[in-house]
Amino acid sequence: MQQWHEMRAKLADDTLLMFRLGDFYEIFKQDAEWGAKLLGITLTHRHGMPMAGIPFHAADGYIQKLLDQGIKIAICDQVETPQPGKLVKRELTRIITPGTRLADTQIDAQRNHFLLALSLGKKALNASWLDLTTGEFFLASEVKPENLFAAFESLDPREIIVPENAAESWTLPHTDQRFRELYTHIGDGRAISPIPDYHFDEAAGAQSVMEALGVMNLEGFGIGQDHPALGAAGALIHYATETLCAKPENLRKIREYSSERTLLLDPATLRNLEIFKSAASTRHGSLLAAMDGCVTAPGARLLERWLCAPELDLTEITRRQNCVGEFVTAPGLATELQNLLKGVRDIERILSRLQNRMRNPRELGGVRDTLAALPAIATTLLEFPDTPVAAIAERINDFGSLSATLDRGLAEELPSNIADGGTIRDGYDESLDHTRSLTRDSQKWLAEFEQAEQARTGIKNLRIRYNGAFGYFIEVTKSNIALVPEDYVRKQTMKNAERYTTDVLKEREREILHAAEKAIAREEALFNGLIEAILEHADALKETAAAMAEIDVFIGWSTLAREWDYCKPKLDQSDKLLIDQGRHPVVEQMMREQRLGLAGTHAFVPNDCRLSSSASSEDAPQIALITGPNMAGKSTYIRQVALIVLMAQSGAWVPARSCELGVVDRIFSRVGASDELARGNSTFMVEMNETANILNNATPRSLVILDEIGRGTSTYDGLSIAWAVIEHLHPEKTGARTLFATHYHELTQLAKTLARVENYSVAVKEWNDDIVFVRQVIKGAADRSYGIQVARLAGLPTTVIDRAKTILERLEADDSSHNLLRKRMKKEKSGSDTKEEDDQLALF
Ligand SMILES: Nc1ncnc2c1ncn2[C@@H]1O[C@H](COP(=O)(O)OP(=O)(O)OP(=O)(O)O)[C@@H](O)[C@H]1O
Repeated sequence: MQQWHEMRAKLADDTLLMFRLGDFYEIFKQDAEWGAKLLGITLTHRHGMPMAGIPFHAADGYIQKLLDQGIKIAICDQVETPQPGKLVKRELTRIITPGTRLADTQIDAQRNHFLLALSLGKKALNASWLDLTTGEFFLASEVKPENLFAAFESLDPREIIVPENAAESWTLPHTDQRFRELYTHIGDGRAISPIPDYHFDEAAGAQSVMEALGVMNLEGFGIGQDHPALGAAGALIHYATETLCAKPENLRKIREYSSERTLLLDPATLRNLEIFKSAASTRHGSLLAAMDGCVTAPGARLLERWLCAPELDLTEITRRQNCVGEFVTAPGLATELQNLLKGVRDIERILSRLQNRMRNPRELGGVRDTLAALPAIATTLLEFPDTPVAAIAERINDFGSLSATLDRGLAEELPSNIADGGTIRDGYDESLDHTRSLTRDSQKWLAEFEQAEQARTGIKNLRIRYNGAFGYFIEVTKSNIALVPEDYVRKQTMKNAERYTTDVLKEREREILHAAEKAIAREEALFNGLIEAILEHADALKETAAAMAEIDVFIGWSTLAREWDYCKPKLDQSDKLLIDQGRHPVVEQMMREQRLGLAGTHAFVPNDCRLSSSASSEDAPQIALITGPNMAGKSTYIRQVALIVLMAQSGAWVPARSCELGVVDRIFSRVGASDELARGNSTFMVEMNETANILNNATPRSLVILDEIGRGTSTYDGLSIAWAVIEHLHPEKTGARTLFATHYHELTQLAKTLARVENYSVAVKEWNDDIVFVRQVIKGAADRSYGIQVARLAGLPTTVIDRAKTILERLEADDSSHNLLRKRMKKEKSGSDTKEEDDQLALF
């Protein structure tokens, strides 16, 4: 227990110590009481001390369960082969936290696992984030914290490191309200780990970052030694070192993130547009799922990274589009390549584990299989000469000699643990072959010895057995004890048997154990040699893996483009957004899924969109105001435009016949319901918060989509707010390209006074007293809401529908200013107007 006490004393109270004892991880004392409850396992007592055990081979599942509950776990392992009768050496080998887990069973293959560190400077928010499973490492400092929080939302960090003193104060009222809200939001449901403030020191941080990267300065990465976020980066290195119980070995570069270099998606927009998760919080139904045709985990992760930070750089966007184009025009080769990629393993993550001392022979098998697949991939890529695909092919390196070494060295079937033996192939190393033959001879000798002793003693069920504590012994059942010869020396008494040894057996035991130990030690040395050989090529392997991930994404996108008839959008620096026959990428796919099961459901109806910030392009207003009945398709339409822009700037092709797009700097949205209610904000408050954010931050290069602004309050308040919002979004010369869907038909009057506003509506056909949705966006305002007809379609009782109709008629006859506007619209249709109504209108 002394070993346990020493280790426990080094750990924080919130960390649970799992202590390896033979085939179990044992948990003792206060950890046992706590752990047994969290894991639902039996708590036992030995000499009054609480303890609970987890079988070593099933530990992964339990660790996962603890991590899911936000618990940190310290693993204490046996670091030498147990010898009968000798205390095994044990060491703390790692602390697993939600942000520092590495084992493939504990991480999501398709997603990054970022650990984020935050600190608040005098003028800016400083941040750094690191994915230990891949070695990606970033830092950033921003005066406007909201820009960074927008990025964090997409990064979806698994754990956040903050300075101890800040952890509490950032949630208290004296902290800037906006920052407090953003911090509380990003922390919600995530593990927050406070560490002493001095670990955030900038100068010390610069030093530890340089050490971790193995460089003399950071200039090569374009980062000054005095970058204010180096304190946060240093805190990450410190935390990673503590939890890995060693320096992270897989960090090679650090990059500066700037919100100005990517299309920013604020947290509300990420949620509203269902980019990574659907409204029901599932992957199915999200844009990510609709665009994911990847066959490898690194491809899926790259896709997610590209979608959370769409590009502003036209050269990069064009490169990606052209790569997709190459595969669109060569579908046969694309399928061939895709099949080859299926044989490739997650090299990036395997390398991270190997570099951080998680060495499993099967991972080496993964590298071997991947290297074996590379020549065929490289040869197929030669079919794309002088194209951007060929440039990717150049990043796939040749590992011929490493591949041959691994083939020669590794056995066909590999164990998951080097100590189990059988990792190294026979014939690779003479000395190992020799030791192994000794072990094999010994097994034969033991079988013969057993037979000889059975014959000598006349005990037919005499057995030679082995266990870790007592080594080899002869086991005789109690009923045969009288036949035991004198030279047998008793070793242990069991309930039904006695265990003995003899001088001959003892001598042989020494030889066998020595040979087995020697064989394992030799295998381990050879295994480490193979790992070193792999790690010598770590950078080239990473580059190759990154190139293959790109190919995977591009092939997936090309399949999508062919199957769904997407077009290659034209991007430039203009202020246009012209979409011909656009469709919603997710709804379109969902409709086909449903159609397969539900005969008669219609296909998705495409629609155009024409916008420009200056309204200089023909027929392209800055603000399109969209009216139309409930259920007509307004929300779907405005979302599809935003999604098409996002897809286009990620470099993908888009669901449209054609698309011309002047690059967008930010997409803002205020649509649909929100999940903020649980956080104590009312629907209207959330709506206004999001609207305020848009009005304060939208630039003439932004795209703004607004759905039913003002709906959450009384009609007049809502209408007035919506009216003023449009006026604000319509400044003197240019403004953000805006789609504004509304039920306030009164707003359509704005097109008369604001030059860059145009009315559109989603058409419906009337059929007797029913309506038929045609889902077509046409020019001009809608004149009615058809709310009552839609309510009937939804199954409201006839008595309610009839009563509603009567009330509506009475309201329409009522002479309120609200209805004056309505009347005015009607009159305008018939060409007349009155002064009295104009006076009323001026109120708005
Ligand atoms: N272009 C389209 N083609 C086919 N179906 C569509 C199209 N647009 C929308 N739909 C379908 O119509 C339904 C209603 O669309 P949506 O929610 O966009 O209407 P809305 O006008 O915003 O309604 P409300 O005003 O009541 O919120 C959606 O479930 C969608 O599946």
